[in-house]
Parts: sequence; C-alpha cells; structure tokens
Amino acid sequence: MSKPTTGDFTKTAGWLDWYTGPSKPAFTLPAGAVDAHCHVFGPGAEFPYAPERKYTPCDASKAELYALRDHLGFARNVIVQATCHGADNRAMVDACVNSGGKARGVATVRRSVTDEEIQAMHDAGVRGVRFNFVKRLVDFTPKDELMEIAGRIAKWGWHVVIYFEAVDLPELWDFFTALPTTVVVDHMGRPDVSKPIDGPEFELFLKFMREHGNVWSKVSCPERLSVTGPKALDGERNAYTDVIPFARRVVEEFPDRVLWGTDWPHPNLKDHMPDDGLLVDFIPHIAPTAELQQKLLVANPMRLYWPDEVKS
Ligand SMILES: O=C(O)c1cc(C(=O)O)oc(=O)c1
Repeated sequence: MSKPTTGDFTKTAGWLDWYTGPSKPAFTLPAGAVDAHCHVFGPGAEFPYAPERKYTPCDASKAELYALRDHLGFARNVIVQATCHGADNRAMVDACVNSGGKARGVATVRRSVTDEEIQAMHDAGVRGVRFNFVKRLVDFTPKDELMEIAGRIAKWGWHVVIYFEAVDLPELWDFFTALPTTVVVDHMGRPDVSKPIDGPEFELFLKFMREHGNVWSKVSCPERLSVTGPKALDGERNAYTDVIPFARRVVEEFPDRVLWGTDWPHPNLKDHMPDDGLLVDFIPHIAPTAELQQKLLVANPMRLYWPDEVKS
C-alpha cells in the first residue's frame, strides 16, 4: 500500500500513521469473517475533519480499508464512526454505501438528528450509535440526551456501542444498565491489564456482562491495552501476552456475545503502530478453538449486523 496522505490538514504532533506493509496472517480466518471494529478517516479533502475534534489523523480512505480487508482475509467490515469526524457521518456512510454490501456502520448522532436522517443511515447500512465516555476524545454529552437517542434508535433495531475506561464503570453503571437496546462495549472496557485479572476492576466488568444478557464486548485492541508487549511487529506472532488472559476470559465465558476487530487505522497510538497481519495472529490466543473462532468472527457479528442473512 502507498503512504497515507493528509490533505490540507496538519496531523496531531507525534501522530503515528497506519502500517503500509501488513504481513499475511499465519492464522487463516474462517470463511465469512467480519472485522467488527475499524474506522475510515476522511480523506480530509473530501470529508473534512470536525471542528470539535480532539485529534487530526492521517487520512485512511475506504479504498485502503477495503484493500486491507481483502489482504487479511476478512469478508466484511463494521465501520465505527471515529471521533475526529464528530457527528458528521458522511465518510463512514460513504464507505458503507460503496462496499457492495460488505460493510455496516455505527454512527454518532446528536439529539437533533431527524427520523428521516436515521432512516437514510439505516438504508446505507448503519446499525448502531456510539456513545463515547473517554474524556480525551470527546466533550461531555448529558446522559438524558443519550438516553433519548437510545430510545429513538431502538425502533430501527439498532444497538448502542459504548467506549469507556475501566475506572469509570462504577459511575456509568446505572446509565449503562438502563439502556433499552443491545449494548456493545468497545475494547473490553479498557481494563488495566497490569492489575490482577481476578481483582475488583475486571470482576466488575465480568459482572456487568454476566448480569446483563444484552451486553456484548469487543475483545479488540491488545496493542492499546498491553503494557509488556511484545509488539505485533517484525514477525512477532506471540504479541501482547499480558492481554491474552483478559480477552480469553471474556471469550470463554461469553462466547455468543463477543466481537473482534482490527481497530485499523489505530487512532492515537503513541508507542508503535502494529502490523495488522500479526494482529490477526493474536486471535487464536484468545479464541483457541475453531468453535470459538467461528462465533467470534462470523456467527456473532453476522447475527448483530446482517441478521437477514443468518439462517435460523
Ligand atoms: O482509543 C482511542 O484513541 C480510540 C479513538 C477512537 C475514535 O476516535 O473514534 O476510536 C477507538 O476505537 C479508539
């Protein structure tokens, strides 16, 4: 792949561009595998970044995303609205519409969104909204506004994707458990993997899933969560070993409510940019059997995003 462009925007200082030469995974993805968490950025010249954004990325276009999908062996993508586009969903919607039915989307909307706009996004392939509670990424939105949005999108059968950090779960608990839809947690609720897996923080996350059958989790982003590495670079096929017990625990306890995604183009990484092929090789460490892999990569995302294509 060629080097990422940036258009007229100036990238955030220290920005790490996505990796242009991903390896072929050694792990063969099951047929029909879905990369259930990835983004597009711009291109800024066509889809400008939002004025309220907290970072300015390099561009990551739909064509580059489709090329990565094919290279890694995925059949489909779920494209999650990135915060650098605010509530302007045009880049994400454009990437869904032009995918030939191979992409679904998750949008960010404000209270002012109209039913007609929701319907148009639904027709384009959007199936959820994202509520973000990570303070470095977004300004605060009142919970009553979010609850109103959740109530409205439920009519389209959409779900709510939530992004938060583990330390904030106690404070957000009552709001999350009151949501009326399926709720999908980004990146396992960002556990601190240097803390014990049986400690109170991760235990609270497991209790959240255990006591609420509508809560799903993405077991993604080991490259963000890992403290000890090793990094998914230079052929390393045993990367991010400190994240494995956490992700595997979630996959094994809740095999029917987990999703996996590359998180390409990996916004805001500070330390290194992983080789996406080696990230795919992380999957069998957290989903060690063919049955778990089939659920994580095919059956679960198909049930949530392409239910019409699932034989009952
Ligand atoms: O941790 C992050 O920085 C991050 C940012 C975004 C976004 O800006 O939308 O999405 C993610 O999945 C992760």
